[in-house]
Amino acid sequence: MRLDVVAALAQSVSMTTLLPPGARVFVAGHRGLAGSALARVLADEGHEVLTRTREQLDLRDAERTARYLAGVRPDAVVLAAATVGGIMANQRFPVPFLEDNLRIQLSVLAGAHAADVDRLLFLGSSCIYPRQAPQPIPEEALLTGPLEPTNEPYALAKIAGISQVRSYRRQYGRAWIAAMPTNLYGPGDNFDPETSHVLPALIRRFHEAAREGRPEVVLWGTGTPRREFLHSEDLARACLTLLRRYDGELALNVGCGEDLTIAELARTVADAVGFAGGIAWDPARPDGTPRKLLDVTRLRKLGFAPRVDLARGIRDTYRWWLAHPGS
Ligand SMILES: NC(=O)C1=CN([C@@H]2O[C@H](COP(=O)(O)OP(=O)(O)OC[C@H]3O[C@@H](n4cnc5c(N)ncnc54)[C@H](OP(=O)(O)O)[C@@H]3O)[C@@H](O)[C@H]2O)C=CC1
Ligand SMILES: C[C@H]1O[C@H](OP(=O)(O)OP(=O)(O)OC[C@H]2O[C@@H](n3cnc4c(=O)[nH]c(N)nc43)[C@H](O)[C@@H]2O)[C@@H](O)[C@@H](O)C1=O
Repeated sequence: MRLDVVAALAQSVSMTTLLPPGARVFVAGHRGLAGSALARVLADEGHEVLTRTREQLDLRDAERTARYLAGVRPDAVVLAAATVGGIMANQRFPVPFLEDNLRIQLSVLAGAHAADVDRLLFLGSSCIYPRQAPQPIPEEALLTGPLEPTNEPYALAKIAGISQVRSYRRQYGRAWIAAMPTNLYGPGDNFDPETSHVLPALIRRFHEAAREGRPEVVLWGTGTPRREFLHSEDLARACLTLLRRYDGELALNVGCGEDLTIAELARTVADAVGFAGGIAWDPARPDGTPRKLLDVTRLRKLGFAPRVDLARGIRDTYRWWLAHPGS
């Protein structure tokens, strides 16, 4: 048999083994930005998606979570539930960012193991790399230096989650994996001006300024930090690629491979929402990490390429927010 045919067959066998067609997948956090996109993509691919709202099941409750998982016995679990927020939310509420996330991870991972779930994807975050990591950041940079102080509690919780995934792999041979997404955005994001991430915050600030005819918008920090943004739909497709094709210890980076300054992002968002006024900066607000561009070589080798460019993604997110003004 030809070598390329053998390779293609080997790949399709491993895809089928890691996430069989029609596999039943519990998506924890299915109403969130990442979880809602993941639930859509998995359902479109013919998977049965199992969900619980926070009201039905508080994932910090280990006993109830274990009981739920033992009852439904999913083939796979995607953990996209977490206490999440932008730079100010992380600074103001370090306790839930640390404790909620530790508790959710403990409940879901221990519960999944007890229910004999052999495939699991845990979502880390690019902010858990050292503040001064080399750019673009390779996966090997994890735990090689001090963290960014604005999100250290959240980062430590996420690092614990990655270690937990690795530990279950080593001790029990579980095919569990972790991903390290860059800054995400898209329909379903949080647009609260104080707790959100920068992209939805800017959509809202510029939209309101344009509507009220204000000549200037004041943004946080200096505008010089660089960030990489990935649309939630691309994140979901990347996660599906990992679930089908990846089974290793390294938490793999998930990004688009390009970044820009916050000042450049601001101008792009202002144009998309029709704000033509000035932009000023408030250096009393934190800048956070100077740069966090992920090295996505490994993800690309698995066959993933993003589809949504930033300008289109911003327009799409803006349209969604206009249709959901309470978000
Ligand atoms: N947003 C980003 O820029 C990035 C996110 N990530 C990671 O991706 C994952 C998803 O983030 P994202 O989609 O942005 O977050 P969201 O805040 O949009 O969604 C989080 C989800 O988790 C659920 N949840 C939170 N706490 C509990 C709880 N105690 N019990 C049950 N459900 C709970 C929420 O439920 P409810 O809907 O009821 O509130 C919500 O559905 C997280 O692990 C995050 O760390 C990683 C990198 C960047
Ligand atoms: C995903 C990631 O998200 C967080 O890290 P971050 O990337 O620093 O987050 P951010 O999106 O909030 O800000 C990005 C940049 O943008 C600037 N900025 C300007 N004006 C606004 C503004 O109006 N709102 C916000 N939020 N930021 C603003 C802001 O000063 C900063 O320089 C972590 O908490 C971390 O835990 C994490 O996981």
